[in-house]
This record gives sequence, structure tokens and C-alpha cells, in this order.
Amino acid sequence: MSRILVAMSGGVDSSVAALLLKQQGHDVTGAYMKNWINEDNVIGHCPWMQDIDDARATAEAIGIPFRVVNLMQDYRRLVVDYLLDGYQRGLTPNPDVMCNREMKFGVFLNYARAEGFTSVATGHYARRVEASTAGSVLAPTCAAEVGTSTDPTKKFALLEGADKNKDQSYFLALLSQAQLRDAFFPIGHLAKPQLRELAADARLPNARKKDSQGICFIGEVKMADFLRAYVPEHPGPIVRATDGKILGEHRGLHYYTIGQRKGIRIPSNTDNQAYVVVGKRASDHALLVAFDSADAPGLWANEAQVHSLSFIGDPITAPTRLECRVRYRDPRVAIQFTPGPDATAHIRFDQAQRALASGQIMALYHGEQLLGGAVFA
Ligand SMILES: Nc1ncnc2c1ncn2[C@@H]1O[C@H](COP(=O)(O)OP(=O)(O)OP(=O)(O)O)[C@@H](O)[C@H]1O
Repeated sequence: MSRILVAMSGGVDSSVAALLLKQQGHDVTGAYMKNWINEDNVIGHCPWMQDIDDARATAEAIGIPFRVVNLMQDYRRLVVDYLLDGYQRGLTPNPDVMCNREMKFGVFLNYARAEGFTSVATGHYARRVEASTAGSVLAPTCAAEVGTSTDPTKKFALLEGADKNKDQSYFLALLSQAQLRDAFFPIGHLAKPQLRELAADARLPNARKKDSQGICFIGEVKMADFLRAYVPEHPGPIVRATDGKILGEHRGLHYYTIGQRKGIRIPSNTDNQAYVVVGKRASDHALLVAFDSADAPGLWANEAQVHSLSFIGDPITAPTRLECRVRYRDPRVAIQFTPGPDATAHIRFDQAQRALASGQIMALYHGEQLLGGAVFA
């Protein structure tokens, strides 16, 4: 029997994860991670107290012990500083991906091990399966199995969640084999309506709670409001990329992402073409814009460089036809993957991709198997 610490956010997904593990006969404890409590009270409503109450009440209904783990200092250092630093450097960081690698399957997993637990579980929509090595790509041997084995001789692979509308594998792209070995995703094989039914049948108090939105720690708050509070304003010119004409002034590059059309506040001078952000220029802190069209400079990419490449299973060391996902809700797209030195790779897309930002995460797939991830240069 495994001793499992389930990360319970107060939401219905992680509650059903705990419920299923308990029903399977494991020794289960629930834990809420206190990552962020809106310490400076600058970004309004933060539902964390309600979430703790919900998680505690649900743990009680399931009949498992519950604790609150304070990880605020680690979170500030490993996620918030990464986020703020990235935006200040003109990048597009992804705090959810980093929260998984550094917190849930990092600090929280280490905490669990130190407390005598064999593994952690979350309510992510992703499936962990046993894998065997076939060439350089790990091939799942039994896609139906969503087991709780921590056998150190076994290798594990990650598949997309069965509910394609809820799949969260993208956010797990930077996990390692060692992290995956001790991580369970008990709800990855379920569809959301099925999961809600299980929650209702078990009379879990949060069976009808609505799904959370937005960044894990910021909760319901918009990223722009968060950045306004934490990143100093740094104005610069808005420059038309096609001819260098200065069109106006912006209040900080961190408010903009490549591909963004809203909030540029430069009126279009044709009837039907709006400006879109196509880049950021560090030398004069310029925001580069162009009319949104197929030939807007820098907006569409046939190829890209990535760095900080990591693999869940065996690394891919030769040029290979694969697929990738360039952002959470995007479909997988076919690519030619060519590994380079020092955890870099060159990606050639079969079809041009719109608005790839430096710092953005690329998740690498072979069919529905998540192979790993990297960061766009
Ligand atoms: N503050 C937290 N404390 C404990 N676990 C958390 C916390 N935030 C997220 N998690 C874990 O990470 C998983 C994915 O987080 P996400 O914010 O995407 O939640 P979700 O998919 O809406 O799931 P849920 O319905 O459980 O909130 C959750 O299912 C839960 O296991």
C-alpha cells in the first residue's frame, strides 16, 4: 500500500483524485499548498481562504486527514520571481509550467518524501503509464493503466488526458522521469462530466464548484493587474516594424505579448486592418507593431530555436518527425525536430505558427504521448 499525499486545491478535480485513491485502498492524506496569499493586498479578491475551507470539508467527507502546507517563500522565489524577471526582460514566462516542475513535483514532492509519503497525486488531466524503450521514443506498453506503482526499475510515460477538452499535459512538459516516478494523476482517464458525477455520488461538498480560471496563484485576477502592481512602468516608443515610424508610446513592454491586438491603442489608418504586436526591441525598449496580415514581419514562423530542452524519457538525439504544442489550448502540430548542443533544438513547423514569443513553453509529443518540453529562444 502506498502512502500518498494528494495536492488538494479545493477544486473538484483534485477532490475526486483523493476520493479514487482512497477507494483503491491507499493510505491517503490531503494537503493544500499555501503558495500565495495576496500578501500586499494590491490585486483585490483572492479566494484562497474559501479554497482551504473547501479542501478541508472535502477531505472530511472522503474520510482522510488534511493539512495546510506553507510554501510561500519557495513559491515567491521559484515561480513569482521567475515570472516577474521574465516579464521585465521582455519574455513571456509560463508560471503554471514552472509551478508544476518547481513546486508541485519539486518542493511539495520533497516535503511529502520527508514526511514519509511514497508519492504525491494531483487532479491534472494527464495519464501516467508504464513505458518500454522503443528506439529513441518511449513507447507506452499499456495505455489503459493509470497505476500507482513507484517501482524504481520501471519507466513511466505521460499521455494526454482522455478528455481532450480538459487535457493538461502541456503544463507538465518540463517534468523529469524522477518526478514522474513518484507522481500520480488519478483522474487522467476520466471525462469531466463523469468526474462531476463521481463527486456528486460521493456527496463531496464541492461537486458543483465551478472550475478555476487563470494562473494558479493569481487566481481570478488578470495578469495585467498583477503586473501593474509588481513591475515598475517603463515607457518606450511604439514603432511600426515595416518602416520604423514612431506611432506612440507604451507604458511597459511587459503589458504586451507578440500576437496581441487589444490594448495597443493605436488607431488603424485603413478601414479593416488593425495593428498587432510583432516584437519587442531591447535596445530602445520599443514595442514593434504591424498590420495584422500573413506578411507582417515576425508574426509568423516556419521555424524556431528552443533551449532548456528536457525529456521525460530517453532523450531524442537524432532528427525526428514529431509533434509539438506551442501553447496550452492549441492543437498539436507536425514538426521536424533537430536536436542541437547544450539542450537546444531546431524546430521546423509543417505549417507556419503565429505569434511565438521568447520564453513561451513548447511541449513535445509523439501522438498523444508527451515526450518533454523546451523554451522558445
Ligand atoms: N493551492 C493548491 N494546493 C494544493 N494543490 C493544488 C493547489 N493548486 C493546484 N493544486 C493541484 O494542481 C492540480 C492542477 O491545478 P489547477 O489549478 O490546474 O486545478 P484544476 O485543474 O482546476 O483542478 P482542481 O479542480 O483540483 O482545482 C490540482 O488538481 C491540484 O491537485
